[in-house]
Amino acid sequence: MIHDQLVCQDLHVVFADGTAALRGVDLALGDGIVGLVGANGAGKTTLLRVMAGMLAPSSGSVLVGGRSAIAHRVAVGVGSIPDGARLPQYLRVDAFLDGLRRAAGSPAETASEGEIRRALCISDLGERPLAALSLGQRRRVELAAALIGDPDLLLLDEPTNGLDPLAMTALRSGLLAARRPGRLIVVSSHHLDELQRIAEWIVVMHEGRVVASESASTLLAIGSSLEAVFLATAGHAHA
Ligand SMILES: Nc1ncnc2c1ncn2[C@@H]1O[C@H](COP(=O)(O)OP(=O)(O)OP(=O)(O)O)[C@@H](O)[C@H]1O
Repeated sequence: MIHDQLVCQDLHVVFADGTAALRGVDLALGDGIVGLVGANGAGKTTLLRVMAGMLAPSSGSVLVGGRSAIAHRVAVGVGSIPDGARLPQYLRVDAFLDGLRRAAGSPAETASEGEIRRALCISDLGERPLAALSLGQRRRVELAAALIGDPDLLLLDEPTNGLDPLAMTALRSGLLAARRPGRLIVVSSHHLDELQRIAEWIVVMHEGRVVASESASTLLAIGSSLEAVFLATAGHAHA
């Protein structure tokens, strides 16, 4: 991993009520799949929102491919779309994805989008209205949607929450199919076994700070599982 795709420098976020959600995050990530883990309230969602340019930090900076995150076109995927509330519920899946493609200036489905759609097992859903999708179906359609336009950065906030094992397997296949040189996929999750299967790099947060940022193989050489590493680094406060 070459550490220059996404760089966070001394990020602080203090909310209006005084909550310090990020307390000096320094992080440099390259391409590949990065797992973002940490206890409830550690700051994962806040960090993803800042990385996406959705939330301005109180201080510090985020550079994506050397440019400010605010200016960069980023795909904010899956869990970042709150309960699908902003999706046009009456649209059928194919019409929704076609519309996004047209908006991105590439009306035809690319070979890689087709491969990802097949990996996600959503090919049969094209005629269904978005409102009729189950949670697991919706998450997979949202991932396909987030990848339209071929973004170099994909940020996924707890995409596997609430998914059954079949939907989780399909989502995993989609993420693995989406991996390509030059693309960074950051996935926050409490499903540590699942992350262990796909992530080559792990970032552990604790109380608004990054307490570990290592290759999965390095971390797993220290602990027997990602859960053991998590408990040793981020979990001690709860022991
Ligand atoms: N809009 C807000 N106003 C005030 N405090 C906030 C706001 N959003 C988040 N926080 C606080 O910031 C801290 C970090 O929250 P965040 O949602 O980033 O954590 P998280 O690691 O994603 O947690 P979880 O695993 O539970 O989703 C928490 O203390 C949370 O209560």
